Amino acid sequence: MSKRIDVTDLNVYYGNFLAVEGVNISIEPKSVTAFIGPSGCGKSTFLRTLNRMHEVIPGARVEGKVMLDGDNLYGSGVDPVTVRSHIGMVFQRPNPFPTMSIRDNVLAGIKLNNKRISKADADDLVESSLQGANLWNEVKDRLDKPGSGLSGGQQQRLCIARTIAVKPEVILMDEPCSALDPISTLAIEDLINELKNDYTVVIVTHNMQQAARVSDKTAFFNIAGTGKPGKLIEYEDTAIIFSNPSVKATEDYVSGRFG
Ligand SMILES: Nc1ncnc2c1ncn2[C@@H]1O[C@H](COP(=O)(O)OP(=O)(O)OP(=O)(O)O)[C@@H](O)[C@H]1O
Repeated sequence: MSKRIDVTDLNVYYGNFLAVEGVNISIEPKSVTAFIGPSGCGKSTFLRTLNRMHEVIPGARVEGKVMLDGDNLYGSGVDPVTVRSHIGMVFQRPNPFPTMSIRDNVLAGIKLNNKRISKADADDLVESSLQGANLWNEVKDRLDKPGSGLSGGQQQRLCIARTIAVKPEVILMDEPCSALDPISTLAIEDLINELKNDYTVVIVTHNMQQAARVSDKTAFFNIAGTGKPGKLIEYEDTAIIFSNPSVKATEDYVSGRFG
């Protein structure tokens, strides 16, 4: 289920603007990797290139290679919709389809991929996905109610259930807790810890305590100034990044001296 990601010499452009330059990184399966760094250093931009989500932005393009267990995501003939079914994404604001039932929200990705599924298999998938997102017990008696009736934290777990239902190998999360209260944040962090048993998880976070709590490895990105490209500065075990980083800029950032 879980796969490794190898990125080589990746540049990301918005039109002529080079937003992220020269990223080389290998992300292990069954691990959680955090991307941290000051605003505008390209964390979200880079994250989106890992499942070709940047392609929905006109003019956004990449140079370089992203391999999923040795398969080039940008190879000719590779369909970005298929890529996104292998590499799911959870966004900053929970975005369930508001008028759709909880059940149909979980199944939305499957339907998008035109998969035919029997009622019994759909019921099983809804239950296992909601279990996997630690939401089943809270919603099992109201599966036919709209997703918008849930709390923010529950909605975010519903979005995670929708991502899991497609059976991805990788889950990308772009600041998944930034719109949530502390209790819901802890629920998502617990869930991230469980998700790594089955998936490769990559999370962008502004919260350094969160990076320290949930991730095995941390990638620190930085930017030399406005208009300059973001770069990956240091990538190491999270414990090392937070206690004994090699680069001064990393140390300054994690100790709160800038950003
Ligand atoms: N759709 C877009 N079109 C043009 N430029 C963009 C677009 N999205 C982001 N950028 C630019 O790319 C650079 C990197 O932005 P990005 O949002 O990836 O940074 P970030 O590190 O995720 O920031 P934050 O922590 O504030 O979310 C910034 O200079 C930003 O202005």
